[in-house]
Amino acid sequence: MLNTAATAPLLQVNQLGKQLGARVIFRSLSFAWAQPELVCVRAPNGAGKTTLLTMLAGAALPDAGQVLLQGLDLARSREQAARQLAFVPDGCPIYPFLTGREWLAFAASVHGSSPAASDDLVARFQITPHLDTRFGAMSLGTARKFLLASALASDAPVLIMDEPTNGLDTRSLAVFKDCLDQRRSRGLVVLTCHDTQQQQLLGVRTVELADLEAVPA
Ligand SMILES: Nc1ncnc2c1ncn2[C@@H]1O[C@H](COP(=O)(O)OP(=O)(O)OP(=O)(O)O)[C@@H](O)[C@H]1O
Repeated sequence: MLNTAATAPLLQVNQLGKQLGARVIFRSLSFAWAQPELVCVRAPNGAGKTTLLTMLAGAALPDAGQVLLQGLDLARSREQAARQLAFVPDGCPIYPFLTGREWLAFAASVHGSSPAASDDLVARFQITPHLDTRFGAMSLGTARKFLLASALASDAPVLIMDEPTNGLDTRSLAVFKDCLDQRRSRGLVVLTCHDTQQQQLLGVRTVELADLEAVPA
């Protein structure tokens, strides 16, 4: 989990640049989140939240700049840095032939999660009956619960979650909130969520993407 001896910020971004097609999404984005907390990045549709979170998680490369996790450069020390984080991407970009059980085993092998933590979340999200269902045959809501369970079971100090509450039923939302409450003093959680009521319910600190972009690089 959190390396309390480490002095480097949990997550730091230096002069990040990204262009998609003809559009410059980020010119030179720099910021740091040093302490354990829950942060919700807010911006209008199409502003670049998914693009940012994908780069923070190392799932997409920036055109310029660095992402550092506890001082580890995500591009240069890729494996070591990537083990510092768990990522719930938008949608469900998982091989359709994998079962829920196979996905959880893979995620646990990356993060060294305890089987007990994973089993507990599977039970609480009520996805036990789907453990041997392939992702291609799951509803999106069920598939998302497997992604949430694998990330929340991990001991990674940084969690990055794109729209984690999308499609969650009321009971699962309560489980998710409970999990975040347990993590808020132990690590950094960066998420997006369009619903202001859910932002309040989860008790996140909201950060406007436009304000991050306004910080001089
Ligand atoms: N492959 C691509 N080529 C060109 N433009 C792209 C490409 N992928 C995304 N974009 C554009 O990049 C911008 C940022 O997209 P992104 O998905 O990061 O926004 P977002 O803030 O997450 O939006 P939403 O709130 O709708 O999820 C959008 O304007 C989108 O149209």
